[in-house]
Formats: sequence, structure tokens, C-alpha cells
Amino acid sequence: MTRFSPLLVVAAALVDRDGRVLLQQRPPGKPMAELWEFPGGKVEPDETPEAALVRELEEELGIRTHRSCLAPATFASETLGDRHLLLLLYVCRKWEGVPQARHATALTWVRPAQMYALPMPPADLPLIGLLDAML
Ligand SMILES: Nc1nc2c([nH]c(=O)n2[C@H]2C[C@H](O)[C@@H](COP(=O)(O)OP(=O)(O)OP(=O)(O)O)O2)c(=O)[nH]1
Repeated sequence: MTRFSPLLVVAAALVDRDGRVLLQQRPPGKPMAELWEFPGGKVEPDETPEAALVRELEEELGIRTHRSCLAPATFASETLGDRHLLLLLYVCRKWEGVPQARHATALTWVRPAQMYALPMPPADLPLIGLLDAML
């Protein structure tokens, strides 16, 4: 029997005071290059999801937050090539620092309804309506 070994990814909807959410553009050369995604990344084998997200937000954007500021919001489940992606999405409204595109090509702040007009990974599409209803 084949063991189910999903790709566990954590991501954040960083929400500003106006209810806008930060998206970043994946750089050239990476899978799904140029699509707009929530900042985050893979959970390492020895990490909790929340520790992974705090680490990714520091690495990718140079911002600092704490796991107590990460509210579990929803998830995505999508086959990606030969892996199955489980993406845990957290809402974060409190962090220190100004987000900078350290890994991404660009950053943008958008309202959830504006996300429909942006190319995003297929796993993210079902998350847009949920964020729209939630924020
Ligand atoms: N961060 C993020 N990843 C997403 C989203 N939607 C989606 O399908 N993914 C996928 C793309 C990748 O297959 C995977 C995240 O892996 P990644 O390669 O970006 O993560 P990483 O930062 O750990 O990168 P690396 O060390 O492998 O370079 O999840 C999203 O909204 N945010």
C-alpha cells in the first residue's frame, strides 16, 4: 500500500487596517512562476505549522510575528503534480516591520474580491470567497 504523504504548506493572509490582504508574486524559475500567492512555504519535518509560518514570514518579508497572532482560517487540498498539497491558511493582523519582497518579484495589497482578477495557484482559488466572507 502507498503511504499518503502530503506536501504540508502554511501561508498567511496578512490583513491591514483597511481590510486589504498582502499577496506576493512567485519569482521566475520556480514552479507556478509569476502567480500571486499568500506568503508562506513548506513546513520542515521538525517544525510546527505555526513555527514554520513565523519563520517564512521573517525570511520572505522581513516581518516578525508570534504564533499567538496567527488565527487558523481555512485550508486548501489540491493535487499538485505527483504530490498532494495541504495548505493551511492563517489570518494575521499583527506583526512588526514593513513587508519587503525578499524572495518575491513583487508585493501587492488587495481586497479579497480583487483576487479574482489576479492569476493565483489553483489551490488558492477556493480560498478567495472564504476570505471575502470572513474579512
Ligand atoms: N506560499 C504559498 N505556496 C503556495 C500557495 N498556493 C500554492 O499552491 N502553493 C504551493 C506552491 C509550492 O508548491 C508550495 C510552497 O512551496 P515553496 O517552494 O513556495 O515554499 P518554500 O518557501 O518552502 O520554497 P523552497 O524552500 O522550496 O524554495 O505550495 C500559496 O498561496 N502560498
